[in-house]
Amino acid sequence: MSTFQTIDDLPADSRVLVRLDLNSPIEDGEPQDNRRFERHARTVRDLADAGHRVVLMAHQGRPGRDDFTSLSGHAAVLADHVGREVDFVADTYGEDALAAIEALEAGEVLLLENTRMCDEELPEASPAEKADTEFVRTLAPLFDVYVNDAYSAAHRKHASLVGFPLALPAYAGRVMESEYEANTAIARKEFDGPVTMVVGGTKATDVIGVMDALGDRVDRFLLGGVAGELFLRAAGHPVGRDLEGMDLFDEQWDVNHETVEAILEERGDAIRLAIDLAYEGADGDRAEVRVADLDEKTDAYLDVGSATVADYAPLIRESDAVFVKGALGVFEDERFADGTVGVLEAIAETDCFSVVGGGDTSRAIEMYGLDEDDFSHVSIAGGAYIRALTGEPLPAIELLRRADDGGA
Ligand SMILES: Nc1ncnc2c1ncn2[C@@H]1O[C@H](COP(=O)(O)OP(=O)(O)O)[C@@H](O)[C@H]1O
Ligand SMILES: O=C(OP(=O)(O)O)[C@H](O)COP(=O)(O)O
Repeated sequence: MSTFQTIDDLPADSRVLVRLDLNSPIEDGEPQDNRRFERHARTVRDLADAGHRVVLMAHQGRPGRDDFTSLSGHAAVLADHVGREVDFVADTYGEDALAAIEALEAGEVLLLENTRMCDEELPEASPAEKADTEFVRTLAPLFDVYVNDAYSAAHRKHASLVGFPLALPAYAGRVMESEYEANTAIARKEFDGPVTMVVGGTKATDVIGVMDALGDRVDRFLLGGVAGELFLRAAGHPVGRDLEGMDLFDEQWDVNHETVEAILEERGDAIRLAIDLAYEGADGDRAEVRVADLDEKTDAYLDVGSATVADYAPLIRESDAVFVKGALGVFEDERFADGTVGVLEAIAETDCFSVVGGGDTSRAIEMYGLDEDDFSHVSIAGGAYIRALTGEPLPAIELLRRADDGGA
């Protein structure tokens, strides 16, 4: 028996409320196509083909961040992948949303506005508190069932993820099933040789706590991105802080510096830090500086340098397993892709077991002509997948499992 009830178990002609994760890179206000659309499209298509009325919820960015936008552009990208029209209503649970939901016919698909535009979505709270919000209490009665397909957001205790499964019978979508199975199997795997984790990206808070919880399961961590700079700061270098107008380092330093210092103290031998960093030189080209030569941070560091790539690549080649969470630099800009691509190429060249995770990071595979088949698993989840490696339960998934056991 499956761990979850799945969309194959739905009663016929259901009114289905589905949580997807369409959180995507935004360029010029538009969502950039990525694996999340392609993978979730299968769930949406299967539900619509079965004749259900399908209402989709998803989030984009966080209030205050540049990538916090409406989902109007997401509907068109998703429609291309589903091969069906996806209507959009610029409302979460107000009159316009309710009217659009009521008007839906069998087999039609409607995307609601960014769940994070609803004040009750974000503050993390218990499922019972989230189920008691206006948001959940208003929408739930319009549906027969709730489907969670957002594995990659399952580490968040937000209303759309943990509130609805208490209010409606809850099912797992196709992505939820496949990512759960893959990541649970990976978490149980034993490896004979060294296990390496490449840690980068911008969400340092997500990865640093997990690095601590992974303990001896990972033999060495190769760092870059924002987390890498925070570790360099803890090691006494003048980096890992915000320059004017930046909002990447100082807050995450305040939250994490004790953990970072403790990890360095207890597992310093397992931590490999950048020995050089890349930035935009005066002529607009990529320039590099050795970390040991830095007296102060005057530039934004946008990648690890070439000496760091040369240091990390052999360590990857001799690994039995490599897990990647987060890019080592701003790979979307070709000048700053060397770290991320260098690491991915080293993985692709070897036959180690490998997982590349993260909605943003996994895009580097197709952007730079790498072959997805050279990696054991490319996950559309970032924070959720590395948390799964610790064996720690993900709150939104626990609620689906409980539903399978006969309700919470
Ligand atoms: N030094 C850096 N400064 C700013 N952004 C960075 C840096 N290094 C990596 N990034 C960005 O991190 C993003 C991926 O990080 P994150 O959102 O944490 O991971 P994911 O979505 O893949 O789980 C990439 O889009 C990349 O541009
Ligand atoms: O993109 C996501 O996570 P990821 O960057 O860890 O892959 C999820 O949509 C969660 O988004 P959040 O980290 O803003 O809560």
